[in-house]
Amino acid sequence: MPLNIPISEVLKLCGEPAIVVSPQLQLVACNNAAHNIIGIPLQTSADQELMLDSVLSNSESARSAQPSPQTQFFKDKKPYNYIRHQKSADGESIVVQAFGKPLLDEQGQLYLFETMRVLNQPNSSKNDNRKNIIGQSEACAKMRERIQKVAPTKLPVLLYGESGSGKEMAAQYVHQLSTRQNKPFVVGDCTVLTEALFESELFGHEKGSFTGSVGEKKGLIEVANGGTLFLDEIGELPLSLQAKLLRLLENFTYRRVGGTEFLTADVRIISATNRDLFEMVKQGGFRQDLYYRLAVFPILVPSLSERREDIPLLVEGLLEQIGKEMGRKLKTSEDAMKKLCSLSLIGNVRELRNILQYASAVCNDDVITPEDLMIAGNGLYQADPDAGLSFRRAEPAAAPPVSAAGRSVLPNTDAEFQPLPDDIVDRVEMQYMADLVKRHNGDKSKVAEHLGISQRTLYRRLAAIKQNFKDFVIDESGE
Ligand SMILES: Nc1ncnc2c1ncn2[C@@H]1O[C@H](COP(=O)(O)OP(=O)(O)OP(=O)(O)O)[C@@H](O)[C@H]1O
Repeated sequence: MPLNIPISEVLKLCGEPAIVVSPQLQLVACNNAAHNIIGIPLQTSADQELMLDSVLSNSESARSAQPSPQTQFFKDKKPYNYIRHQKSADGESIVVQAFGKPLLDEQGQLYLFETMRVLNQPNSSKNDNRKNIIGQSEACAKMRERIQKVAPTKLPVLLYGESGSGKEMAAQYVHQLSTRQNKPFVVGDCTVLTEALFESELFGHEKGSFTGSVGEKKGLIEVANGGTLFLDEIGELPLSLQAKLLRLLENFTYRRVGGTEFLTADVRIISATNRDLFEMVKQGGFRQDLYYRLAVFPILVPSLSERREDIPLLVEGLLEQIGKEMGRKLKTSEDAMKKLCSLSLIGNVRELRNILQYASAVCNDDVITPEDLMIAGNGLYQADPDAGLSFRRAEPAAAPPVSAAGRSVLPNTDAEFQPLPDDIVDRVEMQYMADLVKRHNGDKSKVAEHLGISQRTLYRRLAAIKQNFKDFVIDESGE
């Protein structure tokens, strides 16, 4: 049985604007980023009945006669990715790309978890969600130099590097330094775009062009018009779709699905991969002609292990960003910084950010101490018993890693479901368990009762936490 983890905790740890919506299309919760940037009202107890429609009242989809993507989601339970125009917290017109995914609560009740990204950059400083590339190492300087060189041109760029190393961030930097900076930056994730839907997602479709296509729809290319289209995980694009993308890159004209008219695409294509595309070409998994079109200007995004000297700057910079989202001034103690710098391999910047995000949620007085750092691991990090404070990344497991304490978010029972990152879920669960043990003065029978699980299950889960998070101490002596 999944644990009772408050959804608000999951939201707090999500850096992007995010909301949770019930099957009745009521707004259940939102995080600070959604409030500050998009203007989603923060929940108060009197707002129990706040309907999504009223929250998005000024968006296109709310006014349209078609079922909204959110309504559709509760019918087919499929993740979605669409673009809507709405007003920001400051009343400015913004273009928002929304990503919907399933989320289950402790009773197995389905909710919608929607994250949002602002595609245009209105003038307001509040809406300025640009982030700077942090780092002064040689590897980072080399990347920055290549980005600065290529940005003013219209050349396609291929960013390659490990997962979480900062490829999307580098793509945004190219966009910001280009003459297209005030036009949209649109993300197409090739792992989310299914083969059947890819063509209509990318090129759009005319009304009634295929079963289920109710109205006409703009594709990502049209939305990105004048700006940049970032195709993430390009190595995952099936061969049949590679041919369609090649056509676009060759003549920059395309037709909507079901359309007769040729439209011109004024987009700059940036693609990214964590796979060896050239090797894929040799193995026949990626088209050579497409590879050469995309990789006109390849840029390596270095992994954190190649720029360890950047860790202190990254820690400070990331904490400043996290603190801004929460309205706090966060810092690390000297010992905590030492601990972070002494890790021999720490995954990539995403993992470092996750560690700090978690630490900021549990630390006292805005100062992160070594005890707040959850580093050992659950499939993302593994303690290296021979190396003291040194950790290495786990090899991808054949089966999904077993979480420390069950699962509050259970999308993995259905192949269509996209889970939240495991490390965030596991850390929230672990901290929640520890807080409960402390709150009940170590009385396990009360904790088990609170969670609605047997004491045997509780003992098993606590043992799993001890096993998976070796650094983490559960205080059983009470408050
Ligand atoms: N140099 C950097 N300075 C500041 N933040 C960074 C840097 N590099 C990465 N980040 C942060 O790390 C996180 C992961 O970065 P990003 O999503 O760009 O990685 P990615 O390589 O595109 O990942 P994936 O391969 O999974 O798509 C983001 O929160 C990003 O803001």
